Amino acid sequence: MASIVRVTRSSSSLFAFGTRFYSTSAGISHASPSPSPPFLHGGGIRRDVAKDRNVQWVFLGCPGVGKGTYASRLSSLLGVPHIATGDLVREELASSGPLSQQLSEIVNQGKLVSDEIIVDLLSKRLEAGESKGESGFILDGFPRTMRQAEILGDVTDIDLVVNLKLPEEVLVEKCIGRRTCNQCGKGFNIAHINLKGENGKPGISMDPLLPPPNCMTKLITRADDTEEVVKARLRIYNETSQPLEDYYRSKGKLMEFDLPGGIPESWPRLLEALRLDDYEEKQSAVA
Ligand SMILES: Nc1ncnc2c1ncn2[C@@H]1O[C@H](COP(=O)(O)OP(=O)(O)O)[C@@H](O)[C@H]1O
Repeated sequence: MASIVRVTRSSSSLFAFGTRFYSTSAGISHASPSPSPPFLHGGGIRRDVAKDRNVQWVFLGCPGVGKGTYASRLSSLLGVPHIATGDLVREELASSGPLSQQLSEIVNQGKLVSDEIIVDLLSKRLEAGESKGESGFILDGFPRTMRQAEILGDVTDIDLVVNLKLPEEVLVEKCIGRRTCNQCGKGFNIAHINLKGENGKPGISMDPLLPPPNCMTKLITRADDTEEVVKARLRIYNETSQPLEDYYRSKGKLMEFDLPGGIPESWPRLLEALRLDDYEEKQSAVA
């Protein structure tokens, strides 16, 4: 069973991931901050030769920004698991286990789940993945607090933190427009975004991502994607994200990325920023 190990450090005690995750990470040396980010050395991005392991990336960004969309695409491209703590919370909710009542109250108010619960869920997910031979990860929605970031930093070495950004007006519309097919699990968005540029800021437009006809009748909306709850989540995100961004920036690991539009415009630009543009071409040539 996954364990949360309490590590006592001077006066403060930290939660830490299970022992198997510790052992996975034990041999990994910590990259030192450098002006030229260590993750962007051409050619070796999937398997970091220096560390002999797959990428360990984190996606930060407001609710609705598209962390799940881009993290999932990169996970398929790089062959590493995409682990979204929001999905872990929703799975726990759906399981009607002992935590589900408590979690549903927290999530439906747009509040954050406790660090202890979220670390436990993530720890179990990583252990299960490791036993299946998974290596590397793209984390989406974790860490959300400084405490989570410290715990993560204690047990493993994060190579890169991608901070996705969109104007606030767009985020509410995008969250409210989100839909998931309850049969195939794919995500869609019915929002038409057309934000005019002003005060030197570029406009932004995004076409809806509509489901195919066979998903159309099976679409569900997340219970926490109502306007009121989305606004609460955005407020909480804005209150908690600054220290996290500063923390990773000071380590030379933060890559800021302003999304220029929807997936067709943003995906190639993101690959370029990650120096993965020719990687995608090579992968499709091999396939
Ligand atoms: N790292 C985390 N720490 C605390 N709570 C979390 C974390 N990740 C997810 N949650 C909980 O799960 C909910 C859904 O998460 P997520 O799908 O990431 O939503 P969002 O679109 O708000 O980023 C959050 O509102 C929060 O209650």
